[in-house]
Amino acid sequence: MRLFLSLEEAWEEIGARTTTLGTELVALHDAYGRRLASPVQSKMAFPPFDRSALDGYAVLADDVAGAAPDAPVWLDVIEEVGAGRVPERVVGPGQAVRIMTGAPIPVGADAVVRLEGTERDADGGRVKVMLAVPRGEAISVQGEDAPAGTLLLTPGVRIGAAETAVLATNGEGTVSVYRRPRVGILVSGEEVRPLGSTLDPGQIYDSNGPMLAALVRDSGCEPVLYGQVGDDLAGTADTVRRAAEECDLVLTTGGVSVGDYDLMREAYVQAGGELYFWKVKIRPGTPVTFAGIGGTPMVGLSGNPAAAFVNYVLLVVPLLNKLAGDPEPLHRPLRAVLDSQIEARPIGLDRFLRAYVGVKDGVVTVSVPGKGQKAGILTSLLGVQGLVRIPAHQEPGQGQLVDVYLLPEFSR
Ligand SMILES: Nc1nc2c(c(=O)[nH]1)N[C@H]1C(S)=C(S)[C@@H](COP(=O)(O)OP(=O)(O)OC[C@H]3O[C@@H](n4cnc5c(N)ncnc54)[C@H](O)[C@@H]3O)O[C@H]1N2
Ligand code: MOO
Repeated sequence: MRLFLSLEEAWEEIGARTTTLGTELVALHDAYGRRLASPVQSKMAFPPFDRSALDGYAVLADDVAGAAPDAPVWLDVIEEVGAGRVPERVVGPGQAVRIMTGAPIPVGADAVVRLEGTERDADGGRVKVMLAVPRGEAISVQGEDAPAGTLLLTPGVRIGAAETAVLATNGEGTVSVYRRPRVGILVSGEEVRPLGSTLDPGQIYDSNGPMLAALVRDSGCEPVLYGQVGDDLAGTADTVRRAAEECDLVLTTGGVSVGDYDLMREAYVQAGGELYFWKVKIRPGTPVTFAGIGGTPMVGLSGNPAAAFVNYVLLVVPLLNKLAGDPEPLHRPLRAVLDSQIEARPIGLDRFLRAYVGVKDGVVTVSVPGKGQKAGILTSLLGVQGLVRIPAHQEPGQGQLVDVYLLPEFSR
């Protein structure tokens, strides 16, 4: 087991020990938020045919070259084409086809005059054009969006609204995506009680379990709750083993420090696991532990709620990204101008402060809540968007550029 790694070393270890999950086929309407597993090429041109971008008349641009309100040009209307129909006639000199937005351009026509620049005569046989248009006017050319055979989407892309529209345009009713990681969550501590129980003196409600379930959802993954274990090593090991069998990743909280009852690492080993590292040079969340059982990674997060939150954002997010098929699983922190005075207290560990991200005079800024940053303080997490990194032995002043790690809710 490696001890006391830098955050970068921890990321490397996690990356090297984590393999991307398998794939499955899902209906496009169930694919939102999933990561694409295969490249997608356009099977046809987008759009598939030259089509009108306006309601109006398909004409020959040369015919209407001099058209104006005081110099109208009269054309014979030979056909009407609605969207979804195919024109049957060829447009020749002196002729026009009434056309709707989205309808195919008839052969012969090379421009569309918008309806507002025309007037139909009483019997509908002719149209008065009062607007000159250049060749190509209001025609969306076949393939102008993407020619057939274009690489539209690459594996690992997260399917959002734009990707869904592109996939649907390509006729993809089902798509191949990476499996959604199932994340087991187990909290420890004799003092921690599930919601609904009556608290005895010295006890508190479990907030880590519900918090992690929400973070897992923010990451687009499926939380699986294993409840709470006490100071019973065998019972904890049993639950850890079961969770590792049933899930793609196991998260535990608490029991990773040096206290007499801090048994999580031992429980991992008893469950058949291998410990990869313990402690990372970050605060809060220093005693975080990384291990694995039979290919299932496990992260032992600090018990302190805000420390567990920071452990999740910094270490679990890239791990989940890798599991879920992200080709670039590591954080890409935002650079922002520090808009707070940071208490100068170099501690030899990189500090991660809960922070509000905003925009001031067009510049991305980050500021730190006035409330405490201690690992046991929960309410200073409310309303924050990210974590500011204060590197060890540095005291960045107000106005300096700093790295901000966005919460999964804001970085999907
Ligand atoms: N002698 C030392 N003591 C501690 C050290 C150290 O280096 N030497 N490290 C401190 C640091 S840093 C942290 S972080 C904590 C980590 O402790 P554990 O991960 O073992 O967590 P616990 O002791 O079980 O709990 C810590 C704290 O959080 C509360 N807690 C735990 N689980 C929950 C939960 N599910 N919901 C809400 N609150 C929870 C628990 O009651 C404790 O107050 O260790 C320091 N100690
Ligand atoms: O490293 Mo401990 O995280 O929060 O106080």
